[in-house]
Amino acid sequence: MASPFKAEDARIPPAIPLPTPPISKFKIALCQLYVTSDKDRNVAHARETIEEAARKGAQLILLPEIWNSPYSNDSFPVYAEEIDANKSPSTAMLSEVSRRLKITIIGGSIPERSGDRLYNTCCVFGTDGKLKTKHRKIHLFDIDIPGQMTFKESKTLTAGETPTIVDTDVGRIGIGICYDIRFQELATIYAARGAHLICYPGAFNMTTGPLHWELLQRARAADCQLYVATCSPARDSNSSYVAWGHSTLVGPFGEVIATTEHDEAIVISEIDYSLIEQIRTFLPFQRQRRGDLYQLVDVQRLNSTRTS
Ligand SMILES: NC(=O)CC(=O)C(=O)O
Repeated sequence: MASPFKAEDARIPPAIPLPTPPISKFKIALCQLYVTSDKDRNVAHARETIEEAARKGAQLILLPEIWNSPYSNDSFPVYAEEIDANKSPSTAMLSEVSRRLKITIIGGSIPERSGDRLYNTCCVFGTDGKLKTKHRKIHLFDIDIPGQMTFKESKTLTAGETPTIVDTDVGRIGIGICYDIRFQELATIYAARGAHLICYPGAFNMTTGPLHWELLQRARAADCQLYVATCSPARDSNSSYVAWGHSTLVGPFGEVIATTEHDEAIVISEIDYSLIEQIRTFLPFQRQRRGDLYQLVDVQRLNSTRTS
């Protein structure tokens, strides 16, 4: 039977052309922070580190997943903050520092309380200090590798319901949190919506980190031909959840541009969005998909075009 789809219908709705970013070259800082059980200390330390990164010329700052609290189901309810109700000391700090230093901050993630629910939430601040958007981790980290790594975020957290892509002074950025990186459909949808960069605050661990952390970042970047940036907490071997570290920037050819080991570090590196167009011209597979054989549907965009 003939396929009802044409080859060019690779995605429904079709891909948006890459938008022209406000600037195409700038410095990003990945702040791999050491996280303690003292929230005030974590917030003050994040502020100092952001200030240092900005002094070194970074215009975009990425923080780690769960940087104001230990990464544990026992801690999430205790450290959670109400973001929408303006009762969040962590995001108040991010708002103040982004406005004062005129930088864009992808604020890693913190446990968010909303009514009787908790989320793992990333807040994005623009150069005016305003909260531009927030992303609630869509795919919760529920795994069980016997004797090695068992974690069940769904014990305390609720999954987010929407992919998040945002226009900033440093380009169009898609957001995912940690386990979200394992779902290539999300990254592909961000690429189809014109993202230049996908930021994944993440805390992989000593079991999955060595095998998958870099592999997945490079795969997302090479599949989508865009930049991928990750930021992990620094490793604390005494913690109940030991993070892998290795915050990394990957370019649109799938190449590691900058990385670090597991200690505290600020990884500063240049992003040049003109490379995206160049790579897509050299290797034009974005335009060679066989939409007559397979499809990826962006449900959110499809619904919004149907209702508008
Ligand atoms: N912590 C996570 O959300 C994900 C992770 O560690 C993994 O996928 O591995």
